[in-house]
Amino acid sequence: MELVSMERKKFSTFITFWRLIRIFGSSYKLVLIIVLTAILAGMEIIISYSLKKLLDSVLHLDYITYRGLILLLIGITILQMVGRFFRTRLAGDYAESGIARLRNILVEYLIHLPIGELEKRHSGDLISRMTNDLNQIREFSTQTMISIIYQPLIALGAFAFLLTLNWKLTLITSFGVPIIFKTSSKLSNPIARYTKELQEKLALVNKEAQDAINGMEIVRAYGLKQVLIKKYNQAVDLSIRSGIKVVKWRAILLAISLFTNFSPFLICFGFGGYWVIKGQMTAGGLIAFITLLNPLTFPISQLPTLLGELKGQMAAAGRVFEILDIEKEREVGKIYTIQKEKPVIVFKDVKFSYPDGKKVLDGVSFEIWPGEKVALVGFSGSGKSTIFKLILGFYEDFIGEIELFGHSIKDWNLKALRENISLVSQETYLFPGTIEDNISFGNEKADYEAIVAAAKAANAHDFITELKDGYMTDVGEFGDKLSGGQKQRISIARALLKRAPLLLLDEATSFLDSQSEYKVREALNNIMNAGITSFIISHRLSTIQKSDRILVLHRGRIVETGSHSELLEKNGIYKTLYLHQIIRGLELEEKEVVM
Ligand SMILES: Nc1ncnc2c1ncn2[C@@H]1O[C@H](COP(=O)(O)OP(=O)(O)OP(=O)(O)O)[C@@H](O)[C@H]1O
Repeated sequence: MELVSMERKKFSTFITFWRLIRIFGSSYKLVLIIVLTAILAGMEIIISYSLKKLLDSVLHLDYITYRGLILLLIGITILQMVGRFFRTRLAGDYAESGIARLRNILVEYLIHLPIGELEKRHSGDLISRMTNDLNQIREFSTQTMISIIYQPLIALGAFAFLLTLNWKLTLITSFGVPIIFKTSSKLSNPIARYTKELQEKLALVNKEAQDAINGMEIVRAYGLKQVLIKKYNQAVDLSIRSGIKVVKWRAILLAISLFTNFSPFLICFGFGGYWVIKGQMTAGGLIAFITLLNPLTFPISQLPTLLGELKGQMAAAGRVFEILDIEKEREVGKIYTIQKEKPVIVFKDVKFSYPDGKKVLDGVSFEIWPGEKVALVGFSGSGKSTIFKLILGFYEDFIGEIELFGHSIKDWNLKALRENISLVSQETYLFPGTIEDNISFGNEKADYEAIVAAAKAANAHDFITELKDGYMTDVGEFGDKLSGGQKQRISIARALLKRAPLLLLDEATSFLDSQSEYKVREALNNIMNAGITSFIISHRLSTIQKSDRILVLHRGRIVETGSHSELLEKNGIYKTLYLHQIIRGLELEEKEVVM
């Protein structure tokens, strides 16, 4: 196993390269780019050869050959210009469409990742992989990829041609190439390592910036600007340090490049000059050889830098593939029709721990029947939201049995299951877009009348129509342009529009002003009275009293069940919750509310 992973590591640059090429697809474009590059490399060789011949013709005062060669060089230069134009366009096209394809795959992948996997990562890190790391891939596909095709082709062409001129001198001059290749390859490994480190540090910078922006209000209110700036600067410092390491190794490879550019000439002069002195070679032959040496030495001199860039870019691409290597959320499963006579939710001795090992549920059992309104209460952190996450199939590695609408959740197709569930979560998330868009996410087929009806039932219609653009009002990022109560009512409208047979409602813990509180409460009453099964994480006595049953979650188990008065009489956990204000007895009389 270890051996396999070592082998994988050894070939990681090649494997990542291959995976990229497969994602980029359009193999005909790639073939065209390679063919064009080969033709351009061939032209480069012809130009070098013609220059040598041109020199000969000048020395021999051969005007006809001279004129012919000048015309040939002009023709080839024009062809080269045209060829380069098409190759650059084609390569750009190939790179941009490849990057777009990769970005689409990534977004599609992120949407299908299990929630547990997303919760493990900071969104700043994910965004960094989709921006900074993708930029490295863009550099690879627009520049490095062309060079790694072009340079070796020129070198090979020049090598073959030089062999025909003087095979001995060619072999001696090229003797160092494998050593240069091996050394450069070894020296470029740290670049891969430090580029990966740099990309990770840039992700950290992204994360700190994102945290600062998201928490801007708290930052200002608590005077945390300096703390955040310090954290941000620390992240920037770390990224600079990694960046300097990358630059240092690049500089080393650049220095080697200069040496590798010069050394073949030195070798050539050393041996060739000696042979000329000994009369084993003509001076003209040596000059011709040296003229044609450049197309061989230049690609060799580029090798160290090129390998460094390639490995660095592949390391960044590797970070993108780390996301694509995570197993997607299960897509298989049966699509059942809902049977009214079966319980909607059944938990049988469910035990669950989060991936970090935190044990939350320790044998939870309960049943909820169609049409019931059940409240779930418990201390903060007792696992109420975790139960919702399990019902929605966000985590599947629990022990025990969870049945929804009469079937084990593990048999359900998760997408089909979720179509039968409406969720109003504690933190109301609104997408950037209009109010109408945000409500219609509940049911994209719903027409305008249905959207308005849902908004009316959610007590949102009046405030929406008072806005300048009504239903077309842009809610801003995270719905920032609306108040907490307004956002909640829009999310309730969204849930009502969905008309799913099961409603999961996580009642917000935050206090709203009395008017908003009243309006939200009324909206909740409407939703609870809509005849659907509702399971509500509740903190308000008003909601609890309207429920048919209360489940009390404590230390990972349902410890009490009954109505408000029954549970108070029991003098148990529920009463403690009530006395600790976890259940807020705050009752608003309608007359108190200024309408
Ligand atoms: N993704 C997670 N990874 C690890 N632990 C988690 C995760 N989500 C929640 N927890 C932990 O699991 C426990 C139960 O959390 P949960 O959110 O279910 O509680 P809750 O009863 O809904 O709390 P509250 O009433 O405050 O919303 C808590 O101790 C919490 O720290």
